[in-house]
Amino acid sequence: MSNVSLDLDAEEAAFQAQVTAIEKEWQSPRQAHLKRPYSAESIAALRNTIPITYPSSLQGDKLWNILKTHLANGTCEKTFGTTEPTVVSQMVKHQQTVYVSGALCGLSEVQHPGCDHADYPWDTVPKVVEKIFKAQLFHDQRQNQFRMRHSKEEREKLEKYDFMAPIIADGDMGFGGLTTTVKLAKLFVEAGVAMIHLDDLAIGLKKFTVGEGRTVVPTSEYLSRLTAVRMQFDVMGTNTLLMCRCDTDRSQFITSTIDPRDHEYIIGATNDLEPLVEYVAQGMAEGKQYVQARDEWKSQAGLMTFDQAVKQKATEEEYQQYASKAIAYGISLKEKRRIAKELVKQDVFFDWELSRSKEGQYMWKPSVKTIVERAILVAPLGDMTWARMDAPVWKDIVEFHTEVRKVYPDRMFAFGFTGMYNYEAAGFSQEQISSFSDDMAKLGIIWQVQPIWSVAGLNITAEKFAKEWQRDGIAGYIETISKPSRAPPIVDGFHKLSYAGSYLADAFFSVIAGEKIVP
Ligand SMILES: C[C@](O)(C(=O)O)[C@H](CC(=O)O)C(=O)O
Repeated sequence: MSNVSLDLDAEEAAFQAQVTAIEKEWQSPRQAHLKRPYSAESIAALRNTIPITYPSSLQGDKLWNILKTHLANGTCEKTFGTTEPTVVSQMVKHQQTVYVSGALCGLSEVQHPGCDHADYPWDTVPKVVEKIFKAQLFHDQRQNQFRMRHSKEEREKLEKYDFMAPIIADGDMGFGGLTTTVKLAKLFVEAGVAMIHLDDLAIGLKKFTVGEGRTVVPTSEYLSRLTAVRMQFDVMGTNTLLMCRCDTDRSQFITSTIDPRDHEYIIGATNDLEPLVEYVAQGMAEGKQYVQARDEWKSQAGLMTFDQAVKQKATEEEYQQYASKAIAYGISLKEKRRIAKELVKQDVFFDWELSRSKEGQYMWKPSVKTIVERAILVAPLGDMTWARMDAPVWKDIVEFHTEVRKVYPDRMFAFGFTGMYNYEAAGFSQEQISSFSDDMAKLGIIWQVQPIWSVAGLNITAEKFAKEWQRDGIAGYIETISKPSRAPPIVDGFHKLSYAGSYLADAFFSVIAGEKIVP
């Protein structure tokens, strides 16, 4: 019944050796901060029987060292998002890491571009990571070959860059069920990523234009997603990093009420109306717009959390008693109701089913407290934490990071200067904007990213050139592009043979022909 000799002792010994090796890895300084809800035996049983290694692990270690150095120095890495290998070949001269943004991939790397709804095929971002990683390897190889065709003395005058800047990529919400998340993590590792971030958003529910931007999943689902990625990294035996991103900050909905840890923040109606969906359907049948009908209902529903509803009905003393028993992490609505019934004389009407959206989501009250709770809960599964914020509210930023650091003093944090930030509107002075990065670094926010520079940033350059080219033709091109790029320091381009890979191609020919390629 088998095509190999069945040596059960050897099989058992190999398995136990794997288990021991995994346990050792988990205790190493690189992994000691992680806590898994599964055993080394389970991971060993999920591994292949041949050893496979991945550059992703090396890149993960490299990133780890970069980040830890920043953390120790109170400094930060400032990078930006791109999907373009040419851009990467330049940014590595100033950045230590590269970011592959989902929003950018969705706009420029797919056959059907669109707004940042993370609705592109699940393998889109890993494919872009692979493209960039391979381009980095090309530049690394051609630079090495170019240097090695010179003597040791000559090499002193030649440029040398580290093109292998670790790639951090957007894993969005994992793209569906846990098996998809596992496959996504696998593809990212195979592509050469150093770190991915995974968030707690629901798939397919963003509607920015009608003010229904973000929906999160229950805490338990977020935990499972991150565990799925950690498990897959362990199965592959890589030191790839996992960033736990949390989008709960300004979210308006949650998909389910299954997890009591979320109950404190779920909003319901405190007036006994017809359900929102029925009101909206009726309104639309009468010719109203969705937003108008929805907002009419909302203004009549007395929307609030159960704790707020109790506060409204209780005396000050009753509420104090209620709060001391019922407002704590993980107390379910059922328990809250029981406590309210016991302590508050008046009936508290509250129904979170009435306010469910057309798509079935429950309404959510965002707060810094919820992101702190989620971030602390999942921290042991990941290496870094990112509280994604729709607006740069300095008070919230300080509160979030201070609270998490009370529990995890060495935590490393990330921050995205999200596209639409309006710093003036958020009350920032010019001085505060200038010191924003450094101020955040002091809070442990040591990886900072401008994710979407490549849209407006490249558009400015492209539009400027388009206009000049149309106006001045080749004469203008020679003056504004050719001449400056050929004057020292020579700009990377096709005219620079080392950059374009010409020497590398020649070296292939030479080696094939049996010629020497080193002095
Ligand atoms: C980081 C991000 O996920 C991205 O896809 O680049 C976006 C960027 C943005 O909205 O500016 C995000 O922050 O959600």
